[in-house]
Amino acid sequence: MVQTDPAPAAHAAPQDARPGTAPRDGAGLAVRDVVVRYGGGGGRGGRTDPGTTAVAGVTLDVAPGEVLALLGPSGCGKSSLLRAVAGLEPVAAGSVTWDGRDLAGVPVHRRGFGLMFQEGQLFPHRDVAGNVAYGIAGLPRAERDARVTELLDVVGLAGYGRRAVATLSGGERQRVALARSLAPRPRLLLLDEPLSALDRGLRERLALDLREALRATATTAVFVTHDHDEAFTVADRVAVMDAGRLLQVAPPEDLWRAPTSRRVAEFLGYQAFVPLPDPLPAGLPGAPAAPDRYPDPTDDVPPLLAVGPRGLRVLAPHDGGPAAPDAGTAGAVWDATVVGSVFRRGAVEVTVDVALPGADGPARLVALAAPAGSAVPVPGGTVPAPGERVRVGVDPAGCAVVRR
Ligand SMILES: Nc1ncnc2c1ncn2[C@@H]1O[C@H](COP(=O)(O)OP(=O)(O)OP(=O)(O)O)[C@@H](O)[C@H]1O
Repeated sequence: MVQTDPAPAAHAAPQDARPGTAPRDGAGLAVRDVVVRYGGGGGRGGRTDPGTTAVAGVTLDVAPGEVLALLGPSGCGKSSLLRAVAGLEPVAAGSVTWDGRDLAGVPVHRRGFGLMFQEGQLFPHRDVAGNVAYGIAGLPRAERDARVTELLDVVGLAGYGRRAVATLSGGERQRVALARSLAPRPRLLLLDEPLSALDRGLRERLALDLREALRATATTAVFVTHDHDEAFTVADRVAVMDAGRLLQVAPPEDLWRAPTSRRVAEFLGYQAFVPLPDPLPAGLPGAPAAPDRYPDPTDDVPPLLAVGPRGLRVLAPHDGGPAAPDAGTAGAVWDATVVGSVFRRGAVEVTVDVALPGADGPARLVALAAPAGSAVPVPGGTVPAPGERVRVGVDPAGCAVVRR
């Protein structure tokens, strides 16, 4: 792999109030109020079939050099939006522009965009170099060869040029497909779940490599995925979609720290939601970080504490004693019963049943058996046993405050 360029400035750009748009000068991709529909029209008996609205009015900008991930559950409209940008799907309403020029009526092959899909669909009769060179056949030979060599290096396949594609692993094939789509220097690369056919470990490695390759070539890209880890690894900004709409667009850290709704937080893997009293208890996230969101005078219901996958700690000593006097939501210390524990990713994760305030029954959550900031995995030197009563406390660093 080659050195990566520094992250583009768009990474740190402050957010515009309108989801999806960032401050910019009109360069790059602008999607405005785009609607994509399938089917529809006249039905039997004079009834009108409304069809399916896959994208229900999306507004989004991608600045030159920026990598944007479209993240959302299956069927939320990610691919439809990507296909509309590519020109593969007609836009029922709204507009797609590049550098201010409306692309309505511009066919796929004249948009200057590259496409890469889940299955790279390499040409089996060409070797690796022949596949990479496919889109740059018009270049003089020396230039073409140099570009192929450069790109094989970028995707970590230096020296693979003469290999037959049938001899490649799944991950190597996707690397070749990436090199092929980068070769013509597309002004925008559209990637639809390019890693989802690969197994988990390979996906994680390739996501990092994909990020490096896009940075190294300063490629502007829109990357569709349903995996938040992948989106966070690859993208400068992540656009969360649900039911055809954009819920939130933000750099990964901001999205994680301050999801704007419960739906976004759920989709990012936050494990529990607890009603918070007004005012917000000191020490919990949200109050100083997002004073505009909490308390919101227009909300007539209190916000929720979203407990992240590592937002709970087993408190030491876990002696089974009663919870602290400030137990409950405000103190964010709760009684729990241990279900089991496992050592994962450098920490002991204890599964606990917790009686959360305001909940009907116990919630099964994961708490780390280590005090915040400690490298020692187990408080008190032992892992609490199944059935043991413990107290768990909220680690503000692993939680967020969200609207219902
Ligand atoms: N060609 C089509 N004809 C009719 N409906 C379609 C068509 N393509 C997609 N849809 C519908 O549009 C909605 C959005 O689909 P889309 O493929 O864009 O979602 P997605 O978020 O990319 O999903 P996935 O992650 O499963 O690929 C879904 O309800 C889907 O069934």
